[in-house]
Amino acid sequence: AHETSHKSILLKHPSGAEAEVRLFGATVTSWKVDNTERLFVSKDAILDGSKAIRGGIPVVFPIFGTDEKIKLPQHGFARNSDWEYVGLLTDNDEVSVRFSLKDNQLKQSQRSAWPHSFRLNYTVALTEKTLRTTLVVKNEDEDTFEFKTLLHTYFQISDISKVAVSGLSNLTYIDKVQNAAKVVEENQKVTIAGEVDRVYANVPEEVTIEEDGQAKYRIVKTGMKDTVVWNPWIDKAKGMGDFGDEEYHNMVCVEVGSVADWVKLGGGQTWTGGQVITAL
Ligand SMILES: O=P(O)(O)OC[C@H]1O[C@H](O)[C@H](O)[C@@H](O)[C@@H]1O
Repeated sequence: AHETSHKSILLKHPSGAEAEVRLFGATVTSWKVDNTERLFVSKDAILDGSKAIRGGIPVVFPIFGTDEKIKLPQHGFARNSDWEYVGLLTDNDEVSVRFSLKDNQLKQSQRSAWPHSFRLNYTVALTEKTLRTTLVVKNEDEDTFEFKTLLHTYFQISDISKVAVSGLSNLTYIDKVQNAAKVVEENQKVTIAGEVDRVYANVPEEVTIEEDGQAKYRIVKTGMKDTVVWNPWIDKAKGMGDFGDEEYHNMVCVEVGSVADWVKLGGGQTWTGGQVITAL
């Protein structure tokens, strides 16, 4: 299985925009607009399929974090599974690639931890300035199952002290740095001057990441209820073997997902969620 983890698909758009997606975890590991890399991948990221890639856009499914009842590694199995390449598509101005992950592709330990029949279809689509990542979850069981899912996007920035995230004001967030306290966001713009790890619930569809007062990325989510803002800062950065001690200066994670509550999906039903990110 490891040999496929090195396989990647390079999407090229006529405008020159590019995206690279690895079969391992269906992880987008590069997104270039105007010849500039817009995603952060750690220089120490492990790319041999032995653990989830530290950067790009890992797909988090069927759990977010860990769960005392569901014995899966943190953030579930999707980001460290070998997905199947389904095909490439050019439709109007979009160049896209599709991957799938089915329950019978999982390791036995994963299937027994989350014993449901399912199929995931994941599309990565490129236009000149946008990257769209859409996940479709199909419940192929008779019975309802529930899951949490999130697109763990690492945005490339040049200086975390100049970053502001707008579109989150007046929302309630769970602050993982304050023992999961519920806090109302009173700032128009969220800035980062220390470890930040927050799950904002019921977030409007559009959030913007600014740097030095300039809007750099726009994130428009569909079907996803929540948005996580994460920066590990100094101590957590030192504690991650696959993340450089100083790299927290150059990334911010703004992660669209449905993670505050479980998504319930009836037998035979499908669920769709995703994001369109724009390089501004
Ligand atoms: O190290 P990982 O399993 O990739 O998790 C990295 C981070 O993911 C999310 O952002 C969570 O909110 C954080 O609590 C976690 O530290």
